Amino acid sequence: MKNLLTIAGSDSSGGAGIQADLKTFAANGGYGMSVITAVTAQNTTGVSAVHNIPPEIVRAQIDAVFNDINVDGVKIGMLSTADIANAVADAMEVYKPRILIVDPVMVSTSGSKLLSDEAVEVIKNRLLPLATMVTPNIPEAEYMCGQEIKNIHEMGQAAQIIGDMGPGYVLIKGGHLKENANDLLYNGRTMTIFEGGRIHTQNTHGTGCSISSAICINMAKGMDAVLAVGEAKKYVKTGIENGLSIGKGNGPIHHFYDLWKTSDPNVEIEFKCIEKE
Ligand SMILES: Nc1ncnc2c1ncn2[C@@H]1O[C@H](COP(=O)(O)OP(=O)(O)OP(=O)(O)O)[C@@H](O)[C@H]1O
Ligand SMILES: Cc1ncc(CO)c(N)n1
Repeated sequence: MKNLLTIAGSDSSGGAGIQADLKTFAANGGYGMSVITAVTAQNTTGVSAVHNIPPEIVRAQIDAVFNDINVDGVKIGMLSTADIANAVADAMEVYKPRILIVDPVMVSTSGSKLLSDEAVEVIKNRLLPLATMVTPNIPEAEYMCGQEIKNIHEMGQAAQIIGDMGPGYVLIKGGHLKENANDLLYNGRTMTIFEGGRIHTQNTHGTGCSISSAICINMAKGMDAVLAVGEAKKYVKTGIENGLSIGKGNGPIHHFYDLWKTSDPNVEIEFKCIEKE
């Protein structure tokens, strides 16, 4: 079993952030560990408060894990402030994980800002050069490269600009496109497009967190980047298709559909209890 670490924010409603990452690791057969950078008071309609964890406590959590346990892959999500981002970068420079997936989380599905502008600079200057892969969505990629993205051609241009910042791979996620959900992977030389039909649902809370965690465990298992992204996209697609209509806003994806094989709460599962003397 692979040991995976997520360094990210907590989502009280359980659909995104640390909670999505741990569910994704578990659903894909991994052992999940977590370093919490911020606690968000959040539900399916938005983020109402954020409490940032002191950078030295973020660093202490990372040290506690790495000093004891072999870490096969790290996924980084919400970093909130430049101080937290610097603390994480300091630690990554020391521990140099073999697989490091950086999801430059800036805004929640519901539209709340989760990262300061100064923290974006730390991600660009310090974390991207260490990253195996960076996984921006379209608004994040636009912010990072300073260009508007309206189609697959402009996704490719943005991937090249972000690729020059130093990561091994850039995956630009197309969940914010209108007509499809195509993602684009760039490795510094070639582009691979993952075609995905758009599923019409509002239950997409946590798609971005989940795909980056699925890529992390897939690459830790030894898959190459193209296979890891393809399998992760299938996993998230199943989760969206069977998304959970809980709450009044964007419900979460179903992280365990393939394990439980039903999202219908009316399906009763029979248990037989055998009592032994
Ligand atoms: N409605 C949809 N139908 C099909 N695939 C989708 C849909 N929405 C998102 N995806 C897929 O989910 C993955 C995550 O993409 P997305 O652009 O939504 O990330 P994100 O904006 O970072 O997510 P989050 O909402 O968690 O912040 C991508 O593979 C994307 O193509
Ligand atoms: C804590 C957290 N991380 C990431 C996201 C991105 O969806 C979110 N909504 N909340």
